[in-house]
Amino acid sequence: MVNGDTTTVIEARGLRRRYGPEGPAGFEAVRGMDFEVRRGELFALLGTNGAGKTSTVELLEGLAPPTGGEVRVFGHDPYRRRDRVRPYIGMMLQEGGFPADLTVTETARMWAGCITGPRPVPEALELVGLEGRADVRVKQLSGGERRRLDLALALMGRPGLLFLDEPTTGLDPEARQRTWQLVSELRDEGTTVLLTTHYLEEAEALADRLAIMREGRIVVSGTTGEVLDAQPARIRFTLPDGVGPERLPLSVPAAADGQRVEIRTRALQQALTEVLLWARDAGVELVDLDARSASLEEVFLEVAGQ
Ligand SMILES: Nc1ncnc2c1ncn2[C@@H]1O[C@H](COP(=O)(O)OP(=O)(O)OP(=O)(O)O)[C@@H](O)[C@H]1O
Repeated sequence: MVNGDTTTVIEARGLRRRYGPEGPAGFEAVRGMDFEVRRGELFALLGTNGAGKTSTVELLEGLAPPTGGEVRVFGHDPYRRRDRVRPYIGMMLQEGGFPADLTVTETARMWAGCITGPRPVPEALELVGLEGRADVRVKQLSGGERRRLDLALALMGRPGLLFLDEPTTGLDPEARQRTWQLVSELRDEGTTVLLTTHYLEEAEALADRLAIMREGRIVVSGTTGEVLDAQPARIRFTLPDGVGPERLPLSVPAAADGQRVEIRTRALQQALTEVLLWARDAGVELVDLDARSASLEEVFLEVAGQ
């Protein structure tokens, strides 16, 4: 473990979490996770339902002890040394669970009362666009507004490390964009963020680094660029009638379904150049030409559901 290393905010080594007893009566949701999150970066944890994201995040937040391995947050065990870690983290859980009869302002004030040096309540509500709903009871908020209140409370203590567990679930597209903007700004100001999400475009838009989990383990990780580069790019087009796929240059291995051709390549620029030069020299017009790098969604489908 790197202790006192100020550039590493979260460090997990061989992290495990079992629910219930050893053996078939229990279930190991986290099965040896190794990763670190550096100061000021946004790290996204992705995975299908039940992959173990929330189980992992709860260990990082100090809500439960690991059954194996170690985790350090700001150099401390977040479960045993909660006192050293809690003041510096903000948590947005999947279910906030606040008293439904209090108003938004009352809830925020109650929360602020538990924090040293909190943001002023109006400032926290304005950050998430809830200033117009300050006197509304929590039970009258929409699902998306409740998520935004959860976020306002997580930000109340100006945390150096922010845990966002599916922060935009239930938000309409405008509120989602606004949340992305806010999260980007917080990161730009130096806040370290650990995000779990089901929205791959959210991870693509926000994450500096990401990890995809499957059955309690990390199966792919790296910067968004590294993860995308590991997957082949794709070129697609349709050949005109009378021009068979066998006439394509042999240097680009292509799969054809009738006149429709698909080329998968790790050297997109080179393959595309060859195809275009061939088409020009042969006087062939490629219909519906489409060339693109792999998307995070393709990588996810490839590795998460195996
Ligand atoms: N308290 C518990 N007791 C037993 N099993 C549990 C408990 N909590 C979670 N699990 C199991 O652990 C596995 C991982 O759950 P977890 O909630 O961490 O997944 P997740 O990746 O966050 O999923 P989602 O995307 O649906 O939120 C699931 O199979 C779940 O059923």
